[in-house]
Amino acid sequence: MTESTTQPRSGNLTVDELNVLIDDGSIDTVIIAFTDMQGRLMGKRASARLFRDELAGHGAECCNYLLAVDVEMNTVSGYRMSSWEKGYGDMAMIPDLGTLRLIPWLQATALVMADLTWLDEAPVVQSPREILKTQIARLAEHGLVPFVGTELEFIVFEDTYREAWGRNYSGLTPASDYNIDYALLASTRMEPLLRDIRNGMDGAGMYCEGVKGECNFGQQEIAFRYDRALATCDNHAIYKNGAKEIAGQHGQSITFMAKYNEREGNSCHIHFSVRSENGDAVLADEKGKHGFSKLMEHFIAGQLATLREFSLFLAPNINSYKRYVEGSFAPTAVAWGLDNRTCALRVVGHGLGLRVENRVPGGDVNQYLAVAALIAGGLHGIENELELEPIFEGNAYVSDAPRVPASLREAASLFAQSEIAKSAFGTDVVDHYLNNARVEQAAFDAAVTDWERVRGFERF
Ligand SMILES: NC(=O)CC[C@H](N)C(=O)O
Repeated sequence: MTESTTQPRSGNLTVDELNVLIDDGSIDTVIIAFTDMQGRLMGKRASARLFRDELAGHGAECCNYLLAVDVEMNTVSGYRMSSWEKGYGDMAMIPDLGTLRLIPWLQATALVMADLTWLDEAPVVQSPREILKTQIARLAEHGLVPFVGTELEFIVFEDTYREAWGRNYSGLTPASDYNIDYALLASTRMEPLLRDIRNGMDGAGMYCEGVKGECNFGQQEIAFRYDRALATCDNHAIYKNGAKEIAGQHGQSITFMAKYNEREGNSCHIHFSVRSENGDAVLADEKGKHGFSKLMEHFIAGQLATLREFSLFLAPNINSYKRYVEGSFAPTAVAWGLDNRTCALRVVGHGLGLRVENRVPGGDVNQYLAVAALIAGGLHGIENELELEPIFEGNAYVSDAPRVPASLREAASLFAQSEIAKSAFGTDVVDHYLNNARVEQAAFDAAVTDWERVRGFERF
């Protein structure tokens, strides 16, 4: 662990550096981006000159329905902030210039992340980035700064995205034919793609640590160094989008869906710690039980206490809940342990690096919402000085610990009843994301799936 994570790195651009690149013709396009409810990068490409002359200061407009459509961009009812009745007007994307960076895998392109505001400059409170910033500000009132690392897994296929779509995603060819956990030989086959992703992200300002094979066929995980929570979440969005773009350039496709098939799913473990404003370790205490400070005990206890009711922010889709299978390395038990991969919360590290790995999120998570939930959960524990339950030792899959919710329906119902969610996030946010869950659940309930046809076409 080094302090370098908070320093600007290669690929990060200052406005002055961007100006030089615009003048010498190396940058002609700037992407202004934000993430929608699904965690997808949305936004506009602007001419670099217009960005410099106008948009960098004033921002650009986009339709406010981008925070109120379903996955397929259908307009759906039930959102207070955006509807046909309200005329689906604009909101503003205000660039956060500290996030400006080169995008080396796209020609002559830079990217900046934006905050969403209404045209009167009030923040759009339902925006995932805003939700996270609000929780970071709450934590700052306690003199604490959150640090986060997200570990996305994905599966590589030989088919292009358009071929995969054309085949209804059936009969695709994964990039390996067997379990490739830590396997170097089989992963070499994917290395041209993986190397371009790693080097591309490095050039976009991320500290890429490495890549390893995972258990499913064609499954990989690229690791990035932890950073301040907001920086990690921005990087996560850019990486996910960029990795798909680079896969497209290789004539391949990758998926981050939580459970692509009945084998191992794609996780997005979130490593989470806090430090004091001066950068000191506050979670570790050599004299405390397990080497934990009281703050660490409250922090874990709060996350355990809220894990079930905040699951909607950790596992936002129907498919997310298919991952929680006994013996799959995806958690089913709401328990904590020291370096115990059967528990939802796995505590690892020492000193400044002492942290909680939350193993619940899948690759489909909206990282801003998940990290907001982890902060809100930790704060619940700190503010109420919650006692930490005893460590879990052994196989938590077969324990009687409370269970991770089994379905989106259960998670939405727990979230709806959560007083802690209402006071931490506010009813505008809670109602908004409950409506998203309702829309997704209704779409699934209305769908007739291939499983039902295989099950019943002849045999029923
Ligand atoms: N590296 C691992 O622990 C595997 C995690 C597993 N793929 C999951 O979905 O949770």
